[in-house]
Amino acid sequence: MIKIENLSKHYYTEQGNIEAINELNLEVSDGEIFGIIGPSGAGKSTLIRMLNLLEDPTAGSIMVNDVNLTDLSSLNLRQARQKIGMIFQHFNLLSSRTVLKNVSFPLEIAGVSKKKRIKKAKELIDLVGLADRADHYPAQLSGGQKQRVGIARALANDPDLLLSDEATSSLDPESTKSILDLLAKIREELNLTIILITHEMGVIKDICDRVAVIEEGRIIEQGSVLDIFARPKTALTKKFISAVIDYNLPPRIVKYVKAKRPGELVRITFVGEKTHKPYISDLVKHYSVDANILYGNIDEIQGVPFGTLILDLEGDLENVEQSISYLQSEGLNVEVLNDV
Ligand SMILES: Nc1ncnc2c1ncn2[C@@H]1O[C@H](COP(=O)(O)OP(=O)(O)OP(=O)(O)O)[C@@H](O)[C@H]1O
Repeated sequence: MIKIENLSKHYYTEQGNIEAINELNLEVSDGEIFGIIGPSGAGKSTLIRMLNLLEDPTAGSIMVNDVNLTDLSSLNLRQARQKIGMIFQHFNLLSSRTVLKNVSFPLEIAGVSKKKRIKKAKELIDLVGLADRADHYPAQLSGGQKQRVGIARALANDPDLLLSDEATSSLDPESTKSILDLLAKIREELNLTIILITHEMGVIKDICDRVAVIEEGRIIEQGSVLDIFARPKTALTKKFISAVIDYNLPPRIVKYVKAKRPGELVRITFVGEKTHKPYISDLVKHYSVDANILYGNIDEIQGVPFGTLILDLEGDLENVEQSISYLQSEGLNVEVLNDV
């Protein structure tokens, strides 16, 4: 378990005091993949770098498995760090070393014998699917392959926690997907906890269990990925989600909506088993309301169906209002599109 309490980082510069992280609190459970998303300058890198004390906090504590990292002597901190792996946007591989030697490098530093470290490095190279590239140099690898090496290297000391600093930001979509699949696989196989920072909601959607949205050094919203997608509260979260799930109505629908009386057009967000219930036929049968589907999409988050529908509800205003209440009472997120 990782418990961050009242964590702050202030940079004192000639231009003034920059409050990069402000009294931030966060808990991450063992085996979780936890995403932290925020815009540029929100404090993501500062936060993740503090989690292994690459950056010293100005105040607050970081407990990893009941050990407060900020209290450790430098020797104990070095040992604690071995149990925290990290992968980077630009891979940070040693260009003069082969894949095998890059992966075995942390073991060399930890004083592991040559035989043992070669055995371990080979196992990890196998795990990340690069068995046929062990003798290649980084320059001979694609971006996705370099990140696989970065992941294997980060796992060399059998960490409990893996930190990922924008690990897929410089990869194409296909390599991004294969790296995210690999992270999900190693979480399962090694029961790792993964904390990742990203500015891409697609990454959060694809592999995270929970997410925190960070702005100006503070968490403005957090929860399970499904909840955050289904019920985003802040404008920033909605903006991130709209990059993945298109909430923006096509112009022809905006025009149509504007011409309608308010209250007759609704956006419904469905999650999970709710997608299987016949709500629309219920409206027609029990509320004498015609429901015309104008727009919609259905996706999947963590294997759970998730979707939005925009309905044009036609009928007496009273019936329309009752049908909206019915949908809400069924736990659906219903938004009346008065203002598009
Ligand atoms: N070493 C430093 N000295 C002074 N200010 C810094 C330093 N590092 C970061 N900052 C400032 O702290 C704030 C947070 O920066 P940080 O790099 O953590 O944000 P970020 O969310 O990771 O941004 P990006 O997505 O652009 O990398 C910014 O205002 C940044 O300018």
